[in-house]
Amino acid sequence: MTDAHTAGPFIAAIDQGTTSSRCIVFDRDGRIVSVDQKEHEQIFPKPGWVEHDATEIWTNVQEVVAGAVAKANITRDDIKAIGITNQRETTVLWDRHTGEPVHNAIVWQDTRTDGLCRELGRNVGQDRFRRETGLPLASYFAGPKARWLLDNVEGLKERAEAGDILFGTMDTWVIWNLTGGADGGHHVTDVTNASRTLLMNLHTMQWDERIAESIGVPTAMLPEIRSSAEVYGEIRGGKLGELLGGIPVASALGDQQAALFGQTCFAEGETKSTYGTGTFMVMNTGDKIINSYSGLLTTVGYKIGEQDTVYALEGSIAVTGSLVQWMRDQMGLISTAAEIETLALSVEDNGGAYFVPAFSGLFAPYWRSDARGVIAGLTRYVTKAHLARAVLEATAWQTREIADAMTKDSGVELTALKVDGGMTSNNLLMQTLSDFLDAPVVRPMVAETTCLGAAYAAGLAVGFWNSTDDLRANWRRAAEWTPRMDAETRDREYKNWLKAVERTMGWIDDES
Ligand SMILES: Nc1ncnc2c1ncn2[C@@H]1O[C@H](COP(=O)(O)OP(=O)(O)O)[C@@H](O)[C@H]1O
Ligand SMILES: O=P(O)(O)OC[C@H](O)CO
Repeated sequence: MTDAHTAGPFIAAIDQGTTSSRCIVFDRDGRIVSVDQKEHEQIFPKPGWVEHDATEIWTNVQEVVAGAVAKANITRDDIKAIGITNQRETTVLWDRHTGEPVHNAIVWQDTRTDGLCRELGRNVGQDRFRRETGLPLASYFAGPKARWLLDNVEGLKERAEAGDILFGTMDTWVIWNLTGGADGGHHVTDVTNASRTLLMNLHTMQWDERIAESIGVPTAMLPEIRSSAEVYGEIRGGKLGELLGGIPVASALGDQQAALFGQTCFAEGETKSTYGTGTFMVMNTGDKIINSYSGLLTTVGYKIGEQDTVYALEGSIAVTGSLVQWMRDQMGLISTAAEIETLALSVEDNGGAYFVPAFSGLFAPYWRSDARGVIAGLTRYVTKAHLARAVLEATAWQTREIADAMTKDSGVELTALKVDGGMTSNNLLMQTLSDFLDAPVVRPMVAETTCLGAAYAAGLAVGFWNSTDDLRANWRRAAEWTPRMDAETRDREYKNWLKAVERTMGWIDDES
């Protein structure tokens, strides 16, 4: 990937994602110089449970950083800073003296804390969590996952109370290890990641002692909350210390907020949607904390150093790209993710079938943990090709529901949607999305907006770029899709989709 015309210096970014970790080196124009990537194991111990081995992830992170640097054929002096972006909410607890995780990390999709959340809702009330943290009480977020670990790993509560255990989302885990680990690593997180824990007060931007107490998480184990773009420490210790010691670790952003930044959505109302394992639409709401009445999350967009916090509204969809993986790996109906498009194009429409992939319940705008997946409208006529269409349409309809909620909450009409992520290479999906939204869909030249956003924030922190205006100049359109569907068809299909969604609800009861 090395571009012979690209001259240094450079910024590197690590994206610790749900399915893989990657490192990308960027030049000053925001162009990719090199990429290295490695997948990690997805561990499914029980239905609804998803875990990652945090030690495997840290090993992979070190390998991909070394790999990207080697591919770019550069040295430590060419890299001015490194930024971090990460799958959000995934929670790991580890021993501060040995650096050993006490259990596998519990992944954001994991539903094991549903019962705990219901109990907290009954005892403390939903409203208080929404008001202080911007989030509904749901198994998606990190705080209840930490509580589950404290309750279920023998002796852990006592060790945590004695101050021997550290909590982290994946940004925290990676930064602590990068900056020295048990030998003085920095235990920090940024405001965007902290805003996904159910433990941070959105108004003070600090841990909320009372909420932490009600969830049952001792604040002594929580990292210091910092901005998204500042120097947290330097690479130190281990193999990476030898190779890249001294490079400032200068940004941390949850991956969806990083994509917002990488898409240069710096103005209030600008919106992006990222299509990966799940899909996440995020709107910049400037200095306004907008309370959602339509099932969206109120969250932090980013905070650059000492500058004011920028807030955001988010619509999170748990299952989109992972439904394509499911068709491939569990059903064997396709052999590669890209084949879903070929199969779907072999028929004109969905043949009357609608697929609502409520595998982890339904996230936005419903937040129903009692929902489970449904394929509705089946007849003898339906083939696997119709199902392939229904799979792609599921992603597009879920986006439409979020877009409607955003317009209701913010009063801003969606005039165009900036997209990125692995699924955006699917042209049929992008056209369907534009049809269902009745709005243009645009994809930038650098589709790796997540890493780019982390690189931009790190570059701003060390003065590699001076301002967000420098960054805007790097955004270039690569592709655009415009609506082709007539309003009558769209409305009819949307009604059918909503009927199918209703059929997912109430499948899980308290006993199950
Ligand atoms: N051509 C395609 N059509 C539909 N889905 C795709 C296609 N290519 C990749 N995907 C899906 O996109 C996801 C990978 O995208 P990526 O942005 O790398 O995800 P993540 O960052 O969540 O790991 C996978 O779930 C895969 O099934
Ligand atoms: O790693 P991704 O791209 O699947 O993103 C996961 C999200 O951050 C979960 O909130």
